Amino acid sequence: MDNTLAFPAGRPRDFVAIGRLCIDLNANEINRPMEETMTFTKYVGGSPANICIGMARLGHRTAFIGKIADDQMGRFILGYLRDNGIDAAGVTTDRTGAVTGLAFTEIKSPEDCSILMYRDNAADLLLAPGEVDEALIAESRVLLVSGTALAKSPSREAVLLAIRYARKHGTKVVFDIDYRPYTWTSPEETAIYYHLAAEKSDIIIGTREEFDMLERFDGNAERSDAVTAAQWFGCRAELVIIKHGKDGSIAYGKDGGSHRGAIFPAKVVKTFGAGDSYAAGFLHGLMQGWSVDRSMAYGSAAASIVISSHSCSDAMPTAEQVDAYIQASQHA
Ligand SMILES: Nc1ncnc2c1ncn2[C@@H]1O[C@H](COP(=O)(O)OP(=O)(O)OP(=O)(O)O)[C@@H](O)[C@H]1O
Ligand SMILES: O=C(O)C[C@@H](O)[C@H](O)C(=O)CO
Repeated sequence: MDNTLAFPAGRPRDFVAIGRLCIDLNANEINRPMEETMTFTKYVGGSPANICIGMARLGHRTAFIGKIADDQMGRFILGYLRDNGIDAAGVTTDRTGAVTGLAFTEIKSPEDCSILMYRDNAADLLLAPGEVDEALIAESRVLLVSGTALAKSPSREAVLLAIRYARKHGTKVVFDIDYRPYTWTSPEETAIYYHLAAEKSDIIIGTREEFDMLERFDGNAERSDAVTAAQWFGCRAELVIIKHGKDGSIAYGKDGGSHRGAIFPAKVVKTFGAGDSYAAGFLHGLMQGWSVDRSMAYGSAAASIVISSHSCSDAMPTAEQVDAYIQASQHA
């Protein structure tokens, strides 16, 4: 396959993400049901926030476009972004009394994890088109879009406008399908809005199940990864990545080639955060001009580090940590 991807050069910023900034409350007493969990540790959360933090840790010049609640949680998120060197000028504060989305994580076993979401009147979905800073997108090499931000207006329109700005300025669009069942009103609505974003994106990343949501009206009853990829090459996509949990991932290129990515060993604490750290590691590689296969390996190593840790955002590794992990795995 065509093994590298060209990103715009000479820009003051590498990466801007749009979508939710939330809080993860991860169970401290693990390997038991939530009913028996008494204490939780607070971390910044939300898939696009996690990916952006991952990119910052890997040395990229990053920014975020989103909306936080005017409360203690919102201020905690803002402080954490700033402490990680993420430009938060594009993060606005809600003034309507909306709240910060919460994700309580249940860790029953390393293989059996789930998330209990509190997202009624969540501030992140109130991001309005007028709050999307065109200049931030114009000066970035990549715009990462989280599919969950398409679930509701006005955030939905804000994301579609952000994609439009990216197209106008030649900023690469990475669409992370990021399907969360809450907030959407029907599978049909999900598929329609996912389509609107996917057909305008250069790189599309999702799990098999997420592509199934996107392809609701498109046939592919056999759930073939190759059929999925071919569909998006008819639009703008140059690269389609389909993730398969502990069975690794597969990348398809527009030239018809594909590459299967293996996993790295992990002492799994919980599996959530795998996809976000994989995305950060993978995009880091691609943006360095590395081959797709080397970038996939880097993403897999980053994922193994995060799933071996308690948090998602706070465990996002630096380049030195990923390099050391890859080296140690080669000598194991
Ligand atoms: N049990 C595991 N052991 C090692 N690596 C894993 C494991 N699970 C996932 N990974 C790595 O993480 C990548 C992404 O995982 P996955 O397909 O579960 O994404 P996801 O469903 O988006 O993750 P999340 O649970 O964060 O939503 C995989 O391609 C693989 O490299
Ligand atoms: O994406 C979310 O809203 C929650 C995440 O921060 C969470 O920890 C997770 O599921 C990561 O995949």
